[in-house]
Amino acid sequence: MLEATGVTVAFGRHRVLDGVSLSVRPGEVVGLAGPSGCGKSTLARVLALLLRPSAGTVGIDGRAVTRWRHRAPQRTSIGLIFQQPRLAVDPRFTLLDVITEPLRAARRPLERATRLAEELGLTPELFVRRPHEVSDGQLQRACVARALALEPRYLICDEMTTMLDASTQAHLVARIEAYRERTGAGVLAISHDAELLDRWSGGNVQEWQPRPTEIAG
Ligand SMILES: Nc1ncnc2c1ncn2[C@@H]1O[C@H](COP(=O)(O)OP(=O)(O)OP(=O)(O)O)[C@@H](O)[C@H]1O
Repeated sequence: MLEATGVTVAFGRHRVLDGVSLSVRPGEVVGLAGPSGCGKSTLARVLALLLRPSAGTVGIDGRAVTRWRHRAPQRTSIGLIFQQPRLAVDPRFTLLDVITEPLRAARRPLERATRLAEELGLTPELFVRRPHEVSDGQLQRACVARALALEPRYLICDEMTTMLDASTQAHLVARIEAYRERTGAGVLAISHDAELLDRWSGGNVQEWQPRPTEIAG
């Protein structure tokens, strides 16, 4: 299980998350909805071990996380797909470089990347293009392939399809569902699209309310 318990995050005097708990079991899809600014992406970053909370704990399959960011040995257990792929990739990389990045970092064979790219609907002529030479949908397909490259136990999809057309959205969700069914991975799907979340998670949706808290003093 991927589990946040009592997580608190503050930026300066603005407490964005205040003792939040959320869990995702293996094989489960959990939807997370809520208005802009209520802290969904902040929780996504905590659960992906990119941001250390000021209080609370994160556990992955029963092991408490004690190290964060690049020092976290458990970080390859979590795949994170961001809302804006252009902010999530190195602009100098080709699409194939984007997909192979985690494999290279983990010193794993790179062959898998080509198959993943094809499964995500990328044709070979796109492999050598750079982000400014492809559409948002094509770039997001590469980012989904990158997130799946190390076969994470949990996937966090943070507004993954917000800026994409309906058919690209349906294709990406179907690929992630196929991955979940094959591997038993757990999925946290964050979106403003209540209908999408409801369909994807079978009604397993948490609806957050904004709770902005200024820290006194
Ligand atoms: N690094 C940061 N420094 C300062 N404030 C931040 C930082 N990251 C996020 N915030 C603030 O934290 C709050 C929550 O942001 P977050 O991105 O988690 O919200 P969200 O619910 O994902 O919103 P959206 O649905 O618009 O993506 C916002 O007020 C945001 O401005």
